[in-house]
Amino acid sequence: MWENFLTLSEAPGGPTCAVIAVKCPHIQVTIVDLNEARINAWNSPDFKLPIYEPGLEDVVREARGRNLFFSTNVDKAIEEADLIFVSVNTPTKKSGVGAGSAADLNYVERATRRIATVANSSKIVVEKSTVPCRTAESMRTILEANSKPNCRFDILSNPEFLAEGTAITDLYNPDRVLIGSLQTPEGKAASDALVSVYANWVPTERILTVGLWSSELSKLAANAMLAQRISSINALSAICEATGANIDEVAHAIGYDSRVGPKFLKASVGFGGSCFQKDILNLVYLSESCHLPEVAAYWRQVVEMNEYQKRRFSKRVVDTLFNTITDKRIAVLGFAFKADTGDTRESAAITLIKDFQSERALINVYDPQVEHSQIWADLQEASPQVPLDAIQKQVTICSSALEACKDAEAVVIATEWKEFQEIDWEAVYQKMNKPAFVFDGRLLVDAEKLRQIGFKV
Ligand SMILES: NC(=O)c1ccc[n+]([C@@H]2O[C@H](COP(=O)([O-])OP(=O)(O)OC[C@H]3O[C@@H](n4cnc5c(N)ncnc54)[C@H](O)[C@@H]3O)[C@@H](O)[C@H]2O)c1
Ligand SMILES: O=c1ccn([C@@H]2O[C@H](COP(=O)(O)OP(=O)(O)O[C@H]3O[C@H](CO)[C@@H](O)[C@H](O)[C@H]3O)[C@@H](O)[C@H]2O)c(=O)[nH]1
Repeated sequence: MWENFLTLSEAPGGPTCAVIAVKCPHIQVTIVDLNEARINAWNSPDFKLPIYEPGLEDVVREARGRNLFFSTNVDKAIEEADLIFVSVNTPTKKSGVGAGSAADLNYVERATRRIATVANSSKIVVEKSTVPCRTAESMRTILEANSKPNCRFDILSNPEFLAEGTAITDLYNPDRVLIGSLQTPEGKAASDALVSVYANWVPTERILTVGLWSSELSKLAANAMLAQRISSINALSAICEATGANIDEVAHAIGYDSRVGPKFLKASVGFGGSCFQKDILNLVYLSESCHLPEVAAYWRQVVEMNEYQKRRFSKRVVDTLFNTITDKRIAVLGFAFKADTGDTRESAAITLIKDFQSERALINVYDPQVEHSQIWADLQEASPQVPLDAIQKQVTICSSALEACKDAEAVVIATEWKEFQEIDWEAVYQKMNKPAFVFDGRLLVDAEKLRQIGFKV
């Protein structure tokens, strides 16, 4: 059995492989990244880790220095490893063929070439990154064309299904682990070997083994189906607002059907995060490449509905505040794309604040986890033509929800942080201009209770 694992990069490689280290003390796990600052953070004596994830610190505290190591020495780790997880980023391409929808596989290819160049012994290479269908074939071609004699590579697909904010509980107790391999004796043997690692803590009936292409496509499909539920419920929320029906009641009624189920039916200001939009667009591009324009249009609509929902929300704020928010102060509570993470990628808050900026409003923003520098970087990226000092004249970052609400005309809840449920709303009401409005983009607070205080919700 192997002794050495290596994971190239961070999320999801970091949390996943840290959990493997905890659950498999007989395996040495090394997490490498080209980014020195991130590796230094993983190694920091006070456990100031590069990502905020509940429970992650305990996992790292248990295994770091025992059988879990973090390093920037990629080549040494490749040489020593028996199995390598490639967990590098696969963002949407910004230019060239497929710009705006295809996945940028440059990082995967570079990592693969490095493995081929450096490896002096046979290895199992595992695609952990989310990739288009048949990427494993390209990886094999690159590895075989560049490897040394006597080195053989078996390639597996093992997509990650953890969600940010619940990564550690998801990893400890996954709905399923999916492993794809070539259906050859060698491919199946490599798959069995990875199964035996997860079997240290995952019940074997939850470890699914399938063909490589099914595994790759299942990851894109799972995210597309999850995001589709959110866009469906958000589309229904527009009908609710037009008719007086209540979207929470509708979702509750639909979700009671055991064929539908209650999860992932929370209407919101729109889904964010680094995965949903990217992976659906990836599926759209794949459909177009397969000459399936109707299929591509179907999935694209999930993303378009999400954009519509964000625009609809901003417009509702402006319309309700008597058709103008110029020089009015808006408190935006939450900047992360969801609760329990400091991640802001594709966060709905960025779009809302940009919309409010273009209406010349003054914006106070508060988030309990997101670094101030990250907020400025995101707002600058969203409005590259506006100088940062002009953005900073319109936007103020506050250190508490109460401070953000002072002298505001409206509160916008953009992230479902639990602490926003527990705010002293009486005190908020006293500090705000009247009439005081609340726009709950996450259906988080008790609207009736707020109305009794005097808010217009
Ligand atoms: N973030 C999640 O919760 C999550 C969940 C499931 C799947 N995924 C998938 O995992 C992949 C990575 O996730 P992410 O976007 O969160 O990543 P990320 O951008 O946070 O991290 C990627 C890291 O890879 C490093 N890297 C790039 N090339 C490298 C190389 N050749 N050698 C070593 N390190 C290298 C970068 O320095 C960076 O730190 C993506 O395909 C994503 O779709 C992510
Ligand atoms: O009913 C819901 C559920 C979620 N959201 C929003 O949807 C986004 C994504 O949430 P979630 O899926 O919980 O977080 P991610 O970390 O993006 O996880 C998704 O993307 C990962 C990366 O591919 C996958 O591994 C996970 O299985 C998949 O859930 C967030 O903005 C949520 O606020 C809603 O608006 N309504």
